[in-house]
Amino acid sequence: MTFDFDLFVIGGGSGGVRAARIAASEYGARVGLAEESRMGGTCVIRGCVPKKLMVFASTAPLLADEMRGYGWCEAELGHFDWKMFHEKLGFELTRLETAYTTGLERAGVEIFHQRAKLADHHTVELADGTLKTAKHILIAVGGRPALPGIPGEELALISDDLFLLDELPRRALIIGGGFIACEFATILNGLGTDTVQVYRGDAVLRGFDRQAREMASEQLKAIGVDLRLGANPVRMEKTGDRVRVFFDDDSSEVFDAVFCATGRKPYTAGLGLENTGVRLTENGAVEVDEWSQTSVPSIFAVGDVTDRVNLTPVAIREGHSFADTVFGGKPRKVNHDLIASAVYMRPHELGSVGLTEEEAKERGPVDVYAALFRPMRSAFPGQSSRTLMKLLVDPETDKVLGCHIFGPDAGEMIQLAAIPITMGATKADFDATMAVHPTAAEELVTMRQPARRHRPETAEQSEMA
Ligand SMILES: Cc1cc2nc3c(=O)[nH]c(=O)nc-3n(C[C@H](O)[C@H](O)[C@H](O)COP(=O)(O)OP(=O)(O)OC[C@H]3O[C@@H](n4cnc5c(N)ncnc54)[C@H](O)[C@@H]3O)c2cc1C
Ligand SMILES: NC(=O)c1ccc[n+]([C@@H]2O[C@H](COP(=O)([O-])OP(=O)(O)OC[C@H]3O[C@@H](n4cnc5c(N)ncnc54)[C@H](O)[C@@H]3O)[C@@H](O)[C@H]2O)c1
Repeated sequence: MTFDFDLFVIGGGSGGVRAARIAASEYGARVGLAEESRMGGTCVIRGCVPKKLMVFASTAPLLADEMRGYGWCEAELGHFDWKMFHEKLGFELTRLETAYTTGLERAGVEIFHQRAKLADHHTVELADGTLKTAKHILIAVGGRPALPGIPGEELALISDDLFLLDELPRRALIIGGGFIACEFATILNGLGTDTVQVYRGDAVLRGFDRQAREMASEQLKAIGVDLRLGANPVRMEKTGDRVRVFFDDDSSEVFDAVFCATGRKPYTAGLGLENTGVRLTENGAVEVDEWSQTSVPSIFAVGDVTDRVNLTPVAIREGHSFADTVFGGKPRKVNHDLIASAVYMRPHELGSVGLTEEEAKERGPVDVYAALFRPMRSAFPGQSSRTLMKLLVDPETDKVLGCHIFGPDAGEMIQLAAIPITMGATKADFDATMAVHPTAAEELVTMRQPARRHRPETAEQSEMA
């Protein structure tokens, strides 16, 4: 049987673009790709990139405060011009979108700027009714924000909307305690919005190391976010051009904008999966094996739609490995263990790789090396923010099982710490590394004694001096 393409990719985001480009440019495959919105997907257009630029912009009040402590006694913030920033952001995203499109075109990928769905195991139907056949189909459609399921939630905004605002809200509510909620609370607060964040748990960033979660919760409060833990919105209603939110303690408050950052779900609705027999998991993700192959052999899936680890570098690696395996004759699986990540809060970020202290305790004996200190940079101007560096070490093998950093530029630091940890480094390897002085990161190679030892078999924990 002859096909129009060797590969048809649905979705021009992180995973889809990488797979299409590698299959076409490195392995000479005939590739088609459909994108219903802007090329580049969530990360480039409404995720990592605009978010990080906004985090940079939102740092100004903290910097001014810090610099006053360094002798710039009159350092004051002027006016933040959202319109100027927003226009510039628009140009930058268009530049990136163009670069993604050009990269694909240069690789020989045929792009269809429209929605696509599956018609059968080898056929894709485009929104204009055209049918395209392909030997292999890659589903790379990503995810969409999930709403909390409360009455009136249609009045709320989602993360995509932050990047489209004509003006910044004077008073905003953010619902959630995950990556997006904490980053958005930091951004809005830093840009001058009176920001309330409600989270149902007792510390933000569930799933991260408990000590770091507590520091993150404290930091949000310290920078001025009105963080309310154990709080749940139950209903919303419109009041003029604002939104009244009712909470489970019978209180209610009015906001100019309410953002739901209550998770994301795989975007499989209307994708025609029923025409193929591609199986879904219980959470509605496309079920794949270790090769990203679905229950239908000609159909593969990568990225957020498979709900494995929903991060850009993971989607890219999955897309690349798929292309190497299927078109390059180089079978490559993706290792989903030990994936580092960072939450871009201010002034301190949270960087994390490997097991948390709680997970390590659960797994077996663990020595906890932890340094909690006021870094030189913030101690001098008299700021109270503290940095945490934590290494979790298996006392039997000396292997470093996890690393957690809460501090300035923790995202940059954890990227580097992730290299030796991925290679299987021991605590002795860290200790053998000469420190770079004076840095905050030098603590990672100078922690001599464990702060705690957990020995689960005896349920004993010893606190060291
Ligand atoms: C606010 C926010 C901030 C984030 N920040 C970070 C971060 O700092 N670091 C990080 O690693 N990750 C971050 N992420 C996560 C990251 O963006 C995703 O993990 C990543 O984009 C997933 O890539 P993907 O290829 O699976 O999907 P996507 O990038 O979502 O791409 C899917 C594409 O498919 C298109 N599409 C969907 N259905 C169809 C269809 N039927 N036909 C045609 N096209 C279709 C969509 O329009 C989209 O362009 C963030 C996410 C959000 C929402
Ligand atoms: N810096 C980064 O790498 C980065 C940044 C943003 C997003 N992301 C990726 O995108 C994913 C999605 O981000 P996210 O913040 O939306 O998801 P998340 O899973 O990190 O957080 C969702 C939050 O919403 C809360 N929640 C869920 N349902 C709720 C309900 N009904 N009512 C009240 N609260 C509810 C959860 O308790 C949690 O705090 C992340 O898991 C991550 O993989 C990564």
